[in-house]
Amino acid sequence: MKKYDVLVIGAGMAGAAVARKCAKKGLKTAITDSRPYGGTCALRGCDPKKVLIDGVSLHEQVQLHLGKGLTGDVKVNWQELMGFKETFTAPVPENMEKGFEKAGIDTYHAPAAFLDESTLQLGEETVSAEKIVIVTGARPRELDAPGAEHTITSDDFLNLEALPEHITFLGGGYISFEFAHLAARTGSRVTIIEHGSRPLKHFEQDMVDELVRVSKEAGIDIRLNCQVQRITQQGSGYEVCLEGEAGRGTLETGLVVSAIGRVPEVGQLDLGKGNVRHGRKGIEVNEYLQSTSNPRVYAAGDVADTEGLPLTPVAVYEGHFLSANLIKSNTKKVNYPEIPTVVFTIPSLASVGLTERQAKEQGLDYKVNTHDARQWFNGRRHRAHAYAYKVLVSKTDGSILGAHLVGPQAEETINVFAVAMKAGMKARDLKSFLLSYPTMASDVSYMA
Ligand SMILES: Cc1cc2nc3c(=O)[nH]c(=O)nc-3n(C[C@H](O)[C@H](O)[C@H](O)COP(=O)(O)OP(=O)(O)OC[C@H]3O[C@@H](n4cnc5c(N)ncnc54)[C@H](O)[C@@H]3O)c2cc1C
Ligand SMILES: NC(=O)c1ccc[n+]([C@@H]2O[C@H](COP(=O)([O-])OP(=O)(O)OC[C@H]3O[C@@H](n4cnc5c(N)ncnc54)[C@H](O)[C@@H]3O)[C@@H](O)[C@H]2O)c1
Repeated sequence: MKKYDVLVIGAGMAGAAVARKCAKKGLKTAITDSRPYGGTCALRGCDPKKVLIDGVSLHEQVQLHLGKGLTGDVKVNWQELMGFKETFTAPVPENMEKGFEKAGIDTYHAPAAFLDESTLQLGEETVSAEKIVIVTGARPRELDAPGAEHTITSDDFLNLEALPEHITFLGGGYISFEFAHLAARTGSRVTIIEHGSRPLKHFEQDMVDELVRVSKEAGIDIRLNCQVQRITQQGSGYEVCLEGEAGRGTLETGLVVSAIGRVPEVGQLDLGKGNVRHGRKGIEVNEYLQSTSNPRVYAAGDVADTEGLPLTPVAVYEGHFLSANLIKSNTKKVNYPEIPTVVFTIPSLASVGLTERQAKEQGLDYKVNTHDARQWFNGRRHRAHAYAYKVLVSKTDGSILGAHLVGPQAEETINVFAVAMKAGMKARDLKSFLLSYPTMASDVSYMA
């Protein structure tokens, strides 16, 4: 039986960060994954999604500038766009594996399952390790309704060879909004079904209202307070039975994509045998990202029950803390700066820090700077259908409590706020930056 100092389970963003760091420190390290190396972000999430969104976004920009200096007929070719996307995803597994081998990391391609607190089955092989790192990510939550087997997941959507005439997305969260914008701009009719009263409920709702308005203008039908009763196959498509505020109804659709959230991926691990405690939100860890029940085990990223949002930069960030604690036995308590997050719609919705609701709940004394900026120079030159912001500033000490944007390149501008907040700057400091002009970021000084 092979023995390692560290066995990393999951070759995604968090796993790669941990394995490389441990090997660099001279620890005998192995990594395993049940799927091709690369994880969700590089193969089935952020990266392929962004390549597709960038393509249709450019198309949208051209459409908005027709008669304003641009002319001609530009179309989105889904097959070609998917081919371009593949040029990013296809090389990832091999490149990653080569990188691990170069770093002296042993590589396995098998699901890991605990046999006892320090021994694991990796397919045909049994290995033991001093420290075991669980970074197995998350998987789509399963729909609990008859006909759920007819739905596809975000993984499947990102591999579609063609888009049908009508697509239904279940869930009014990140994935549905991003994919709905992609599909609507590619020519499909789109419906989003959300069972709650608000979509994207963790975002600043005034900004979400703006996004909902432009989504509807793009032809996206958004149904709130709406429950899926049943899905049945009808020829080459599906019939979705719904119950909503207007009573019962049916929807004929070519495809149903279920994006109703993601749950920690612990299914194959046999955590009981490893004495690894876990709950609904994932593996229970202490402030050092160490299992609360088996001290050999550490966890990070989407599978770990931490304060960090299930996002790529957070998985990598936690991976660095985890490695430090594993190498120097629990010296770095994980703490999080404000975490920026973006919904990559067209235009994007971006947020960092507290929403107004959270500021109120915390009893903070704050002022709100908010404006519809479509008529600003940057809004006009982008021919923006939405460009708005809401910034919360503490009345007590002038600090920036939260910043929320919707509009062109909001995904870039939000990083200026994130850096300023991490650096502890006051709102007035943003006004004293010298920022290159004319850029979207230069508007920050008017927002603070
Ligand atoms: C469609 C989509 C779009 C997204 N877009 C963004 C975005 O734009 N920005 C952003 O910040 N985040 C985005 N995310 C979230 C982001 O992808 C995740 O937060 C991130 O990938 C988590 O990294 P991780 O290392 O924890 O897990 P993962 O990257 O999921 O890696 C886990 C790995 O563990 C493997 N594994 C699971 N179980 C086992 C087992 N028993 N044995 C062996 N291997 C196992 C899996 O195969 C996988 O490769 C998106 C997610 C999705 C689904
Ligand atoms: N741009 C990004 O950073 C990005 C993009 C995609 C995914 N992600 C990550 O992946 C996670 C999962 O994304 P997601 O979009 O699947 O989840 P989500 O948590 O963003 O949204 C899920 C939505 O589905 C609704 N819902 C739940 N059950 C339902 C049901 N039965 N019928 C109808 N609606 C239902 C919820 O109320 C919620 O609004 C995100 O939380 C995020 O962490 C991030």
